[in-house]
Amino acid sequence: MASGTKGRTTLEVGADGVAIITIINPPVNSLSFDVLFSLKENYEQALRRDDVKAIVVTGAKGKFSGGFDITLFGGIQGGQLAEPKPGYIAVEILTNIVEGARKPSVAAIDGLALGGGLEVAMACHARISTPSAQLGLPELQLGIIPGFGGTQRLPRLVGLPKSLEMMLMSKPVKGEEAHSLGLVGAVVAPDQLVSTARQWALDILEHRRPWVATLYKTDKIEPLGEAREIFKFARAQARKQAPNLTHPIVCIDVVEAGVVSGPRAGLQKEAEDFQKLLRSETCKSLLHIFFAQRGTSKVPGVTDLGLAPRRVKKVAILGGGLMGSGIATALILSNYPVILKEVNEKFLEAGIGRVRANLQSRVKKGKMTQEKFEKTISLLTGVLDYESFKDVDMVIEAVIENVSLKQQIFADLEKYCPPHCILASNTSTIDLNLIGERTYSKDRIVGAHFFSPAHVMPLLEIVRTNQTSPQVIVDLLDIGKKIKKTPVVVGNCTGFAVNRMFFPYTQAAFLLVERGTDLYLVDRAITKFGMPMGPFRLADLVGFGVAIATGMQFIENFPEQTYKSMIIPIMQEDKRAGETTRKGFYLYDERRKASPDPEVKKFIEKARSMSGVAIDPKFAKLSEKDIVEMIFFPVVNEACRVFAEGIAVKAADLDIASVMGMGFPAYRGGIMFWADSLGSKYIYSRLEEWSSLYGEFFKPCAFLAERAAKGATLSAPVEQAKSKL
Ligand SMILES: C[C@H](O)CC(=O)SCCNC(=O)CCNC(=O)[C@H](O)C(C)(C)COP(=O)(O)OP(=O)(O)OC[C@H]1O[C@@H](n2cnc3c(N)ncnc32)[C@H](O)[C@@H]1OP(=O)(O)O
Repeated sequence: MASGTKGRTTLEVGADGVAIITIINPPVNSLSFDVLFSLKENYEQALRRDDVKAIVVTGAKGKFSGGFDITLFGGIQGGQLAEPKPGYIAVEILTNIVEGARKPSVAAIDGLALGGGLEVAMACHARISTPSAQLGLPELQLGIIPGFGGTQRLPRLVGLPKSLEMMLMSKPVKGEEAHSLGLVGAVVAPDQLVSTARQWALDILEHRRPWVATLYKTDKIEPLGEAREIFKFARAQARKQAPNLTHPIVCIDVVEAGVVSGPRAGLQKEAEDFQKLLRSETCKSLLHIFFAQRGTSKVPGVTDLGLAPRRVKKVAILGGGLMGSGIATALILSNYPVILKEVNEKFLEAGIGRVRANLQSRVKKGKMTQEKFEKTISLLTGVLDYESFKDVDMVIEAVIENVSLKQQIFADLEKYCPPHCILASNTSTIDLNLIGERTYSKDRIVGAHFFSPAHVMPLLEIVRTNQTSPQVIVDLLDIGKKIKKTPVVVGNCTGFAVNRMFFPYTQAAFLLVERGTDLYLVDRAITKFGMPMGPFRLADLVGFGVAIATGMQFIENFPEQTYKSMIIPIMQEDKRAGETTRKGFYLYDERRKASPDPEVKKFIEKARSMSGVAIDPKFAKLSEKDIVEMIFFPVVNEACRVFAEGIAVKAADLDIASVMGMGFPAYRGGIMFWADSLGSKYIYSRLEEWSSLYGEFFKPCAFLAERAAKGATLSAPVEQAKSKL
């Protein structure tokens, strides 16, 4: 059995009689079993030693602890790693030894105190933090609940509503807020942290400060009747926000058990439920997403070359439309000076207005001060020519999807920008080789595909051609991280990774309704599956103009994979363009609330007759499961093509692209992970059956056929699978 060997704690006793126990396990001082056992041993030693009067627990290098070592969960789930009996750490170590000690201990928190890290700190008799420290219990983002007593101690320190919010939203608080909540006793500068904690521990010993065993605190817990109302409300909210997830409800149940039956009973239930949740599919999927997200910035042949990102001091953006203004907002929010170029005064004014509005909305929501607003907007300069492009380090073109216009722009950019300048396009579908056809410096051309609204959506698709230099990719990865996006590096083709997966999603929906499935039923089934909205509601949101323009690109480039439906063009003829015209597949009131429109039926009938298909009674009676599979298996099929073509380097990158670019539910692990949970054979056989009944659109690709024949997973690396085959 693997031991989870990693990390340790150290013990150092000062002349003042305070023992400092330091957690050491880079990079985030996570709590491996070795760290936890070493913590126990050092505690026991400190309690035994006569020269130790009190204890301070802290973390090395400015980080208290990022929580239990997540890399060990896989081993526990797979049975390769032995784990202590339930409650051993929460009860025997943290409650009986740390909290129950005859010597007081204080946690000195800088940097991170997350998950198990905060749980260790809460077992101490007091906590001191720095202002920038982050304290939280984010376990629910991994599909589990806190397992080291956090469900019992956090409510007793900050009250039920706040503790439930912090756990259910996986939302940490910073030092000052932690102080006002009562989670920490004082906030001090980092250089005073340990000395203050030492003194605090001695003060507790000498009764100058209270000696608090948090588990038995009751003053912050609401009376039972009120508590029950809080739990009821929290359950209703959790069910509304994530109807497919059970672990938020389990978390509330466990907190309630402690309030109703006492904290020891609460600890017992926490331990049992933690074990169960750790083995759930939701936890496995969310863990996969955690690591996949961190893996996207590791690109073989690019990030392993030892290249350091160059400093980008100034960025120019071409086009101040929805995308350009969103990108400009994202950049100035991260302190990049930006030049926004438009073709005339009117458009320029409108573009700058959009950026201002994006920032103003933050001010309105209390997320930005007026002072910060002024400072941020001052980083934006509007221009009408290329004069000021001579010293920019990166240009992002964000004009309309018109090939010849983009070709002209890139040829111009080469003339006006310095030779080191990165030439990026925000195209969502057009092949970059086409865009750069009239340029010489093709190594500088790269795709920077943002998703709308660009200052909000978390994904950045970085598109490389065969000629894009690794340096340019490293630079863009760095910028992506600085503007808080998750970058995914993909190869060049029409639609790249995200839009190639989106295309069959919409197409399958058209096929279904033309054959008789109710369109609102399709949207309902897909939202129940966990997508933020169904394909028809999405088409309304994106707008029919964009849908037709991108659709044309696909039809031209992948004719054999296309289901040719006329629904959208027919509806557009009727002056429907989606949500902007308040009429699309839905009707929209002035508050943008969507309601079904019975008139849409007639457009579907017309499209049906143009496609030459008849209503099939089977389609009118499809179960929700069938709808989900008929919509998503073509997406899986396309993801397989994208993977097999090398457009995505790793299947996990497609998982992230689907979660962050399409809204695929993270708790299903992303498109490829989800597909593997169903099995390549099953998906292949269903697609094969539908393709014989309903046409080429469903035809499984060679990659899928091959993997299904061998019973291989879809996510296995292409080379590895090849060698297996
Ligand atoms: C029983 C208990 O209740 C159960 C638990 O404690 S479960 C764990 C609860 N803790 C968490 O959920 C925190 C998870 N981590 C994070 O949110 C973020 O990593 C962070 C805020 C700590 C740091 O973020 P950031 O500075 O952006 O760095 P990030 O790239 O995410 O992480 C740095 C490295 O630390 C690793 N890491 C982060 N947290 C870790 C953890 N808890 N265990 C093991 N490794 C961890 C990351 O995988 C990454 O490794 P890599 O360099 O090999 O890719």
